[in-house]
Amino acid sequence: MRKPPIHKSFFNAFRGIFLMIKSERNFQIELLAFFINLSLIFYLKLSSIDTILILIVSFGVLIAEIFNTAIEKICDIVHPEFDRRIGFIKDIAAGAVILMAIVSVIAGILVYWKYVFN
Ligand SMILES: Nc1ncnc2c1ncn2[C@@H]1O[C@H](COP(=O)(O)OP(=O)(O)OP(=O)(O)O)[C@@H](O)[C@H]1O
Repeated sequence: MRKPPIHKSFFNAFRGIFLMIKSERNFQIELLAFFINLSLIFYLKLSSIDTILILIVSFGVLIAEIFNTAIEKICDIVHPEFDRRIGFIKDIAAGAVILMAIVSVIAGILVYWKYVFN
């Protein structure tokens, strides 16, 4: 298959993000959390290192959600019927999102604590 031009590849990738925003409720909530973090970065005037930390964990949750959704969609296409193995795959993919969310909450508490209580 012929490779699409670079601008088309970018367009497809951004369309993917738009599709996530349009159709995935969890992604919408995580995006809201991302924008709240973005506001706090400016409002609390976070240092560069703290800003990078918050951005990495916030994007980490969004990226994990995208992969989780991709795995769910593949499962639904390849094997739409109920199957314990599909349940296992979907559960561990969801587990990755939860782990990333836990890390981001811990990082958020540790970073914001300094600015709010000092
Ligand atoms: N085909 C299947 N066979 C067995 N169990 C399934 C199947 N489809 C879904 N499940 C179970 O239901 C759960 C939810 O799956 P679903 O595809 O509805 O994802 P979702 O509700 O979008 O979840 P998430 O909140 O992780 O995005 C899975 O984690 C799995 O335990």
